[in-house]
Amino acid sequence: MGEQSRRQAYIQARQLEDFIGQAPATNAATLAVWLIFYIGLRDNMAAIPLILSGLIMFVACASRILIWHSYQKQPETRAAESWRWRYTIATGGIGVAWSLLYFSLLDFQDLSVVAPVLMLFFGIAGTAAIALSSYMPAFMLYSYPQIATLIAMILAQTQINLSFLMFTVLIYALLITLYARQMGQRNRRQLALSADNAGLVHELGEEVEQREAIIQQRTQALRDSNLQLERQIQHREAAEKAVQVQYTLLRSVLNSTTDLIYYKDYRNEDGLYLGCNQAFADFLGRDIEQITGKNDIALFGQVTGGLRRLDDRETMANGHGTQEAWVTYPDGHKVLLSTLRTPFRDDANEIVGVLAIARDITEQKKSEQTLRRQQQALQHLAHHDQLTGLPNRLKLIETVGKAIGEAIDHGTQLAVLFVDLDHFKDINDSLGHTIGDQLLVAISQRLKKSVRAADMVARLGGDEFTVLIRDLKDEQGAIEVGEKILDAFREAVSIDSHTLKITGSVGISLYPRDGDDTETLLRNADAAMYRSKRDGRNAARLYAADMTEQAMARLALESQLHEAIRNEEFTVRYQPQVDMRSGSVVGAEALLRWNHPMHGLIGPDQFIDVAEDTGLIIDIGAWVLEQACRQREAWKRAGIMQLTMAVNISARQMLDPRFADTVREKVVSAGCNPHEVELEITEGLLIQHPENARRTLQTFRDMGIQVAVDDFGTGYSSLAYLKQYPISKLKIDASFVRDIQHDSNDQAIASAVIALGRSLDLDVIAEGVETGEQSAILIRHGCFLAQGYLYSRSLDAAGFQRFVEQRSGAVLPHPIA
Ligand SMILES: Nc1nc2c(ncn2[C@@H]2O[C@@H]3COP(=O)(O)O[C@H]4[C@@H](O)[C@H](n5cnc6c(=O)[nH]c(N)nc65)O[C@@H]4COP(=O)(O)O[C@H]3[C@H]2O)c(=O)[nH]1
Repeated sequence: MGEQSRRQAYIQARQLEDFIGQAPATNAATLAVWLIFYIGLRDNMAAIPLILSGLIMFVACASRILIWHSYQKQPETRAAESWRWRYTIATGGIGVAWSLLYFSLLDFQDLSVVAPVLMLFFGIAGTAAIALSSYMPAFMLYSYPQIATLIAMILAQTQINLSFLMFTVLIYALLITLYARQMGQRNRRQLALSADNAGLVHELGEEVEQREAIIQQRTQALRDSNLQLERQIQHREAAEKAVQVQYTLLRSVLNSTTDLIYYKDYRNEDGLYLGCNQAFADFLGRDIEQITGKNDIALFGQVTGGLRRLDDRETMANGHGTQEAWVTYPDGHKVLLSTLRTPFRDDANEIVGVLAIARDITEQKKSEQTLRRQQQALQHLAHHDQLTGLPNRLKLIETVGKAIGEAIDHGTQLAVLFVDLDHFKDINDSLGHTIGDQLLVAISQRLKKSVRAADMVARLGGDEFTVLIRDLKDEQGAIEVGEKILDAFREAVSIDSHTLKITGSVGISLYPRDGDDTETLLRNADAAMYRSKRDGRNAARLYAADMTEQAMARLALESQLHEAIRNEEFTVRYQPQVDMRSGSVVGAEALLRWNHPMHGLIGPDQFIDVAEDTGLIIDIGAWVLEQACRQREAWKRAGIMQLTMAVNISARQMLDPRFADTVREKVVSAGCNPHEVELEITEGLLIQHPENARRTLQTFRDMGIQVAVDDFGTGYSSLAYLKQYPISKLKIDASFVRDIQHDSNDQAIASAVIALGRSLDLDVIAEGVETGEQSAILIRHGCFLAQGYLYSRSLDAAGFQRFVEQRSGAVLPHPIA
């Protein structure tokens, strides 16, 4: 709604309100006046107009009251124009009722009537001019019928001249009409003013409301922004707190490290220290505050400071870099610092400074050096033999590989010499490992001396050495080196109180003739070394193709021997020992046989060497002794009483520290008389291991067991050493017996042995007696005991028993001892 129409509506509403709102008062006054007037003039009134006037008055007043009542009850319809004209009609009805009341007057020529009527008219018309001025049609409908009636009644009466009254009425009517109009206009103006005021108040109200709304909005916005501000402040405070915590942490981290940390600002030329940790401050002997904000020239002077600045500039130009330098602390101690310099950037990613972390690496350097030395030592250890300091197998393999490469490049030859000490195990077993080790060291030094510096001597382990000869001219050169090595052994080695004589067996393989890789060369040299062992040791042999087969066969034999022990494939045969004068059997020599599942019966010469080398002879020998002792007891039960059971003992067995116990156990467990047991040892054992042999032989003597020296005469037998040992018998080796009838030397040796035995009060027995002639010569020289094919080959137990029984004279009624 526009402002104008809203204003108009307001005025109309207020006019209607004033117009209808006066109904109760004006009606009451109208009815009261009508009654008073009736009461006062009823005698002069005509009945019909009076009744009509009363009825119309009553209806009109009632209508106005009803209209007013409805108007009050329906505020929503108050603006409707219908109220106005309905109330106007009712008001017009009252005007008509008044007119009828005037018309009912009979004596209108009587002034006592006319006067009150006019007074009444002037009164109610004047009141109407005020009460109905807001709506002129109502005023006119109310007043003009009365005016017209009065003028008509004035004009109608003829008795007195009342024309002045008519004019009076007319003038009054004009005046109150004007007055009503004026009142109406004034009223409208006031209402308009009031409407304007109301509009202004309304606008003001709206303005105030708007302002209040704005103020509320602003207040709310202010509150929100305050809240936001508060939150921001809280966040900022929390962030600042977090930053502070971080800063404190960072500072504590920086200060907890022993590394020197500092950072400089190069946004200007100075390179001022932005900060540093306590370690750096301690290094400078200052407080952190004394460093921060200063530059290197201020802290270190023109020269050092200038150099540091140059370093920083280089870092900023080229990125991070590390430097190592010795520096001195204020207290004078020197350390090696490793300094890592890194450029750092600002928010715009511009390099603005340098961060440096310096670490004391003095100890680290030392431990690196120690580690390097340890690694070198380990490297040395990994490639060298600890005992002799010689290169070990690993180093040898590497070196031979390289040497082969060089030989290929230069078209030269190589030689690999495999050196194995003969009977070294015996020395180790008898004299102990300490002596054995010292011997190995001594031999290793001799081996090194026997070759050129460019050649290599390596120890493969145990008593095995390998020599690598480079730039070999020909095969002869290798043989010469082999000979030199054998020469190195010739002189006895003195260790503590022992004088040890040892020999070596050498096998030689040549590159490229015998192999073109390390493994083949080593394997073939090993095979050649075995050949020299088999050929009697203390020799050097060049590799030949058949040696590989032999070495393989030897390996196969070794594994078969293990199996033979497990499968009990061994058996013992017995060769009778007889008194050549009577032919009676005085003893038996137990001889080992291998009943091979495929090759049949195999003699000991085929496998004893391998059994000795591998140590299997210890178990096999113990088994033979056990069998022999049991057999001796079995024969005793069969009536063969006087008989010595001879059992061969190898050097390896003798040097076994448990051997004496083994012998005791086997003899005792078989229930055998120790005096009837004879152990045959070789002459070589007595020469090579005199100490050990003496100790063990004394033990046997104490037990009552007899000892015979086998193969006597083949070694360096001497009266001197024989006297030292508790032995009871010498066996003349078959090699002297074989040609005794033809060879005067053999006869002389045999005769000397017999004489020696006699002088030392030892029994002497000849072995390998095959002919009567040999027997006769031996008897003539004073040797009466013998064994040989002349009397019997080796027999199984039953055969032996039969052999003895056939020679009844051999069964003697009482034992020898
Ligand atoms: N040509 C010829 N030979 C004769 C004659 N009379 C006996 N023989 C052989 O000479 C060897 C005598 O044994 P040895 O000298 O102790 O020599 C033995 C001995 O050193 C060793 N041996 C045998 N059995 C054992 C044993 O149980 N333990 C040990 N450690 N060695 C044993 O094997 C070697 C050889 O034993 P065998 O082959 O049984 O050979 C035996 C025997 O059969 C003869 O008139 N003419």
